[in-house]
Amino acid sequence: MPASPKQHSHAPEPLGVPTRRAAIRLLDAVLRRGESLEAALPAATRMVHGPDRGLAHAIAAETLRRLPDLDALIDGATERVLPDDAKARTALRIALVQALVLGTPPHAAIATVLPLVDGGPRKLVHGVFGTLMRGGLLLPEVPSLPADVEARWATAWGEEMVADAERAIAAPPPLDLTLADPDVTEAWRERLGGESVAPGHLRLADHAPVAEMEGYAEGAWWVQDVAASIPARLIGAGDGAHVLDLCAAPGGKTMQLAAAGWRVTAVDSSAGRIKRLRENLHRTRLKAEVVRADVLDWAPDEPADAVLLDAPCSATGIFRRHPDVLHRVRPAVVEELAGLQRRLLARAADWVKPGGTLVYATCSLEPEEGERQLERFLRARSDYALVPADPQVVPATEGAVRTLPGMLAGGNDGFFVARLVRG
Ligand SMILES: C[S@@+](CC[C@H](N)C(=O)[O-])C[C@H]1O[C@@H](n2cnc3c(N)ncnc32)[C@H](O)[C@@H]1O
Repeated sequence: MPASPKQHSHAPEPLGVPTRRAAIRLLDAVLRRGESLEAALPAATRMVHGPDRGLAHAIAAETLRRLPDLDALIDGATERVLPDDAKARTALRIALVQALVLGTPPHAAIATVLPLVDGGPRKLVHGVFGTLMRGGLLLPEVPSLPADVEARWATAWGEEMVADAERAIAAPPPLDLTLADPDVTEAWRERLGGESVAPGHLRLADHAPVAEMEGYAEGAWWVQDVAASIPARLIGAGDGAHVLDLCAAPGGKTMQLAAAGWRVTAVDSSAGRIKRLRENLHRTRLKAEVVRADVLDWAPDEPADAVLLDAPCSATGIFRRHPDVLHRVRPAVVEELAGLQRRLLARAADWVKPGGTLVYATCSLEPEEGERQLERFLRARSDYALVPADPQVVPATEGAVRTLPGMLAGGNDGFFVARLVRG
C-alpha cells in the first residue's frame, strides 16, 4: 500500500516525507511480495538520495527487527485489531520505530508519517501514536521473534537458542574481519583494536565506516562473520592445488582460499555479485579465475582437489544484519531452496578427485538446508565420508559444524558446514 502523492498536486511535500514513503515501499516489498530488503532497495528508494536513502533503509530494517513488539503496542492501543496490511498499521509501525528506537523526536516522527495516510485513517494514526507516547510505553529490552519463526526454531534447536536469537536482534552485531595474512593477526589487533578468536580473525565493537578503516584500501582484510569463515578454514592450505569455489560471489571465501595458497576457480551466476567479487579481488590483490555461470549448466574441464559449495539458501542464519528473512522465509521457500541445494550438491560431488575434499555450507538455521541435506547426501553417496572439523577451527565438533546465534559472546551468524572426503 505505498501511499503516493496526490495526482496533479504540485505542492512541495513536507521535508522528510519522501524518505518515509521509501521506507513504506521497502516494508511492502518484504512483507507483501517476499523480496529481500537488499533487492528492494534500488527501486524503493529511487526518489531519495544521499543520507536519506540510508535513513529509509534504517527505518525499514528497524521496523522488521521489532515488528512483533511494535504490533503488540499498536494492538494494545486500538479498539479493533487493524489488519496486517492496513495503511494505519504501517504508518504507526514506522512512526513508533522512529520515536522509540531511532531517537527521532515524536513530533517529527508523526509529522512525517501523517501525510502518507492523507485521505485515510489520519485521525486514528494520530490518536494511537499520541496515546502511546503519553503513556510512556516502551518496547521490551529483549525483542520478540515472529511467532512462526519462534516455533520453528524452538522445535529445531530448543528454547535457549530462541532466547539467544532474540537477544541478538536487540543490538547491531559487531564487525568481524578476516585478515589476508593470519600470521599478522596480533599486529592488526593492536592497530584496529578489538579481539580475536582465531588466527586471521578480528572482532570490533566500535569502528569507523569500513571503507575509511586502516587496511581496507590496501586489501589487508575484508568483512566476514567469523562463522562464515569456517567453510574455507576447513579446506585448509592449498599449496597451489585447485579448488572450485561454487556460488562464490561476492567472494569472501574465494579470498580466503586464494590467500591460503589455492588456485581458485570461482563460479557464480549473478552478474552484479560477480562484479563485487572482481572488485574484492582487485582490492585485496588476490587471484582467482572468475566464471559467470549457472552451476546447474556449467561443468569444469576436470575434477578438482577440493570443491566448496556455499549454496544459495534462505539466509535465516544472517537475520541480525538482514532482519527481512524473519518475515519472508516460509516453509515453502525453504523447501524450494532445499531442492536447489540438493541438485547443486549432486553436481559438485562429481567434480571432486578421489581423495579430495568437498565442503557444503549454508548460512541457514533451517535443518532442511543443513543436517537433513547432509543425511540425504550420505545415503546417496557411499563414496563420501564426513570428516569432523579440526579442533583448532571449531572445538568439540563430532560431525558437521552447526553454529547457532549465541555460540560466541557478541553473537555470530547461523551456519551449517559439512566437510566430506571422497573415497
Ligand atoms: C551464499 S551466497 C555466496 C556467498 C559467497 N560464497 C561468499 O562467501 O562471499 C550464494 C551465491 O550463489 C549464487 N547462485 C545461486 N544460484 C546459483 C547457480 N545456480 N549457479 C551459480 N551460482 C548461483 C548467488 O548469486 C549467490 O552469489
